[in-house]
Amino acid sequence: MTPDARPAKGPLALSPELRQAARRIAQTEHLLVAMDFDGTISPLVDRADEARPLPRSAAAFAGLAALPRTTTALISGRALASLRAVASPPVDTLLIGSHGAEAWLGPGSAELALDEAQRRLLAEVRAVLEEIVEQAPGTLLEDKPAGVVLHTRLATDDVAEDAVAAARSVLQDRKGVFLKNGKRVLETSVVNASKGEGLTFLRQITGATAVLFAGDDVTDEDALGRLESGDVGVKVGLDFTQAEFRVEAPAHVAELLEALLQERSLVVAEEEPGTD
Ligand SMILES: O=P(O)(O)OC[C@H]1O[C@H](O[C@H]2O[C@H](CO)[C@@H](O)[C@H](O)[C@H]2O)[C@H](O)[C@@H](O)[C@@H]1O
Repeated sequence: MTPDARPAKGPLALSPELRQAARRIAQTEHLLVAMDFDGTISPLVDRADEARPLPRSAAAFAGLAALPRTTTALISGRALASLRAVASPPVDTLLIGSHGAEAWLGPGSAELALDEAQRRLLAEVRAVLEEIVEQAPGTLLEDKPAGVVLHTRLATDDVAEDAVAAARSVLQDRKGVFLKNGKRVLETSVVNASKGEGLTFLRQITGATAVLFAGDDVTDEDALGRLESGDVGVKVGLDFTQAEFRVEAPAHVAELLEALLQERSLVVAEEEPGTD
């Protein structure tokens, strides 16, 4: 078990302020519950394909997805295929993948298509990273439709730092290549996108009247920065954030989703007598 996967220490209770915010947002006309995946719904683990949602989070998220006037979404850095494989999202959950470069909004959604120049550039980026990984024990690559991730979680700190520095020095000024820092990863992409754009897009297409977003990583700040008055933003972990609320670990996210499910169920049951 990695340190990030350990159960949170101390009581799991949400702060009274966050509980109150969940109660308030549950009253909104159309609620969008948008969640980051790794480090938020799922604890961080050493191997990306072994990440899974906490069962309590998955159950509460599925409960929310089944409610009227409530849309669930995942906004992830993962490729859509990888996100589906590890998250097994409820069937109607909207998906933003590759940090906003990919979107699944239902059957028939357009797939991300790169042009010839982007495909060539992506191959070049991969070749650069392959060479680095060969020299850096414990590092590995993850492919996405528009990018490649350099993972360093299984490398020593020195090796990880050198590998990321080497990749940055070659790629950071390369036109058309976009880099993002993540937790023990350097993300590369040939498409410029962000979770902020993803969140704004989801708000528009769902007509949501309020949004709850939670995320743990620096890339989630793009989404947190797009929240508006009446929305609820939650940072998972102790790093710097612009979010109004903070919880310590994914186990607290489960508790938040359960609280929201309870409140929202009461609201929709009152207004729509047929709903449990
Ligand atoms: O936006 P997210 O859903 O949080 O995805 C961000 C990246 O998550 C994955 O990497 C992170 O989680 C791995 C599994 O827990 C961990 O091993 C790695 O160190 C983390 O950075 C995923 O592999 C990336 O593609 C995502 O962009």
